[in-house]
Amino acid sequence: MELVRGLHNLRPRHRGCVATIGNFDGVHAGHQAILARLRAHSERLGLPGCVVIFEPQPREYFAPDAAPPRLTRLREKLALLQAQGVDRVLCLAFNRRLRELSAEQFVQQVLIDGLGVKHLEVGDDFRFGCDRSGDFAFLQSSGVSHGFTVEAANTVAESGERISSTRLRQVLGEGDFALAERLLGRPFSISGRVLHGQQLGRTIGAPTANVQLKRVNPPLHGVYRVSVMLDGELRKGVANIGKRPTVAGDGSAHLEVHLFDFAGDLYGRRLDVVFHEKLRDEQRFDSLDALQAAIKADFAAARAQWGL
Ligand SMILES: Cc1cc2nc3c(=O)[nH]c(=O)nc-3n(C[C@H](O)[C@H](O)[C@H](O)COP(=O)(O)O)c2cc1C
Ligand SMILES: Nc1ncnc2c1ncn2[C@@H]1O[C@H](COP(=O)(O)OP(=O)(O)OP(=O)(O)O)[C@@H](O)[C@H]1O
Repeated sequence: MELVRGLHNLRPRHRGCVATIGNFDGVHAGHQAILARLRAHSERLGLPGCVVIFEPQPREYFAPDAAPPRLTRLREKLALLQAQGVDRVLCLAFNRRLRELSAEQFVQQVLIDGLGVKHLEVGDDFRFGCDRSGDFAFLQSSGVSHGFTVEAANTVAESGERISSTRLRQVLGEGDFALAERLLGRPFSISGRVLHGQQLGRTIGAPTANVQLKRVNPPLHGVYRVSVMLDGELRKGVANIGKRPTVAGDGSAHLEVHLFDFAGDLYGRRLDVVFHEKLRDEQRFDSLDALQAAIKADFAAARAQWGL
């Protein structure tokens, strides 16, 4: 899969493709249905399938502090899109210039001049352009004049409710990991590289791997029962996602994972942490002793659930 960052990096050889546009945060089952349609049209026309995404996502640009948490950081999203058979991703910086493009300008500059789109696949509720003025009807009439076809994919629902990134954030917030798995078509996980921590964990009997979140607001907070595949073996453990109020952290959220019965070195490795169950909220304890006792109880609860 090829990643093109910004319109200015598109070359003449990139012209001629089938495309879809959106945030694709989480690459959930609704997105996967759109991507399956994209693949079908790509094969039919013998053209590469291209996904246009934005970084930051529009709501993160408009309201950085009020934006919803991310289900997938860019790297995770790209890996999932690749696994869905996407040939190319055009990642556009969402900035003032982009937000001010009218729907017509967006079609002309991105879809026609940039990508030479022959077929566009969108969800039935898709809107774009300055003030979200572009919609499916607008795209269809643009298609007629510019020579591309447009298809609105049917809504994918679960239990009668549309699958969306917003719904997934709610479901994860409620700790319903079984439902999250149905909406995602895979278990929910967060992946990242293991960084060096403050080495305090081992002194309180809880050595942890610190998974880098790159200051992105995660959709989960608290203590969870988790698992990680390591060198072909399923390792079971617990994780804390939070700001570690007891030890006065750096103000940003951390993901720390303790794997049971494991003593290997994980520094620098990339872990994909799968979440199974919420055990409790993160708390501010009055002492390290109290924190240590709580973590010990978390370990016992998780071990019991895992049957260890
Ligand atoms: C299972 C588990 C539960 C945790 N719960 C809390 C908590 O409720 N409150 C808190 O401030 N920190 C909590 N922590 C984070 C610890 O403060 C942190 O792991 C410890 O400070 C070690 O940090 P270090 O690995 O950077 O040295 C928890 C960690 C684990 C592994
Ligand atoms: N359940 C679904 N069924 C069909 N199409 C969908 C579904 N969810 C999203 N899409 C389509 O996939 C594309 C990308 O969607 P996008 O990530 O922007 O929205 P979303 O998943 O609904 O998230 P949000 O909850 O933030 O609105 C859009 O064309 C959208 O209409």
